[in-house]
Amino acid sequence: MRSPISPVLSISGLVKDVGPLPTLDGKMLRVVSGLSLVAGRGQVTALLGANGAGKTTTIECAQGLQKRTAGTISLLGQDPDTAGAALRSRVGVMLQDGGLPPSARPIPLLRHIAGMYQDPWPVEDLIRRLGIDAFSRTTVRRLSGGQKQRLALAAALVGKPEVLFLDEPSAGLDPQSRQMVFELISELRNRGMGIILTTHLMDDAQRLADYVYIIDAGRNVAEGTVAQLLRHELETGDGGPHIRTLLFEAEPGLDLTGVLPEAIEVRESRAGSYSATGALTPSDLAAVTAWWAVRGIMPSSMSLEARSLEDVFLDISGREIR
Ligand SMILES: Nc1ncnc2c1ncn2[C@@H]1O[C@H](COP(=O)(O)OP(=O)(O)OP(=O)(O)O)[C@@H](O)[C@H]1O
Repeated sequence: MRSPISPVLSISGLVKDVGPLPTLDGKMLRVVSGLSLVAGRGQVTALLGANGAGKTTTIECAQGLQKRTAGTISLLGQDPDTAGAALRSRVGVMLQDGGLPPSARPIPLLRHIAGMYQDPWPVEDLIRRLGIDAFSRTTVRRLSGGQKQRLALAAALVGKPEVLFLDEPSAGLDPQSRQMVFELISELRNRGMGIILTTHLMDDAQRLADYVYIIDAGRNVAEGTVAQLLRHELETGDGGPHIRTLLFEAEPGLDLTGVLPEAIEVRESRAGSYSATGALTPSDLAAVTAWWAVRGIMPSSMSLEARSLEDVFLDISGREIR
C-alpha cells in the first residue's frame, strides 16, 4: 500500500458483516473482508469496482455512517465511530441519491447550509461554477438527475471541507456538466483537498484519479496510479511490459501462425476481424505488415490500441466492470 505524505483517510483491515439475513438461514454476510487503503491530501483517490464490490459500504464505514465489524479507520486523524460533529464539519459528502430535502429550492438551500459554517464557500461562486442558476427556481424533487448531482456537489462543498467523498460523481451528467464537474474536482485537488471517489466507471477513474484501488468482493485486488495499472505494475511490482492490441480487418480465414511470437494472442473474433494482443514490439508490427505485403493482403482497417483500465480489471477479476 502506498504512503502519501499527508493522509486524510487510512483504512486498515476493514471487515464489515451485515445481517443476520433470513436468506442465509440467519447467518451474517461478510460484504467487506480485510480491505485497506490510504487517501492523501491534494489527491484524488478512486475506489473502483463492479456493482456490489463493497465500495459504498467501505465509504460509509469511513464516514461513520455504518459501524465496522473489525479493522481501523482514521479520518483526518480521528476514528469516525467515536468522533463528533467537529469532524463531520470538515468532511464533505456527495451521495448518489443526493440526500437533499425534496421541497427545497437550490439557492435558499445552499444559503441555509452556508449559514451553518463560519467561513463558507461563497454561494454565488458555487452557483456560477456549477451552472445552478439554470434551475434555481425548481424544487429538488423536480430536478433532473444531473441537476441534482450538481446541487449535491455544491452542498458538499459549501463548508469548504478538507476531505470530499464523491459517490459516482458523473452519474446522470450530460457531457458539458461532466466537464464542469471534472474541472472543479481537479481544481479542488490542486488546492489541497483530499478527494475520495467511488465509481464503477473506468473513464472517471482514468481521467480523475491520482491513485486507484481496484476492489472486488470486498477485497483489494490491485492498486496503483493509472499509469502503473496500465503497465501491469501491480502490487507485485513486476513492472511488466506495455500490452497493446493490433486490430485489423481483412479477408476471413487468414492463418497467422508463425508470424508473431507465441506469447502474442491472435484471434479472429468474427469472420475477417483479427486481433493480436500482447507485448507487441515495432518488429512485430513490421512482421505483420511484411506478411501482408508478401501475400498481397490490403486490410480494410487497422489500429493499435493501448490497454484500458477496463482490460486490467478484466484480467484481475475475470469480470466486466462496465
Ligand atoms: N444490509 C445489507 N444486507 C444485505 N446485503 C448487503 C447489505 N449491505 C450491503 N450488502 C451487499 O454487500 C455488497 C456490497 O454492497 P455495496 O453497496 O457496498 O457495493 P458497491 O460496490 O457500492 O456497489 P454499487 O456500485 O452497486 O453501488 C452487495 O452485494 C450488497 O448487496
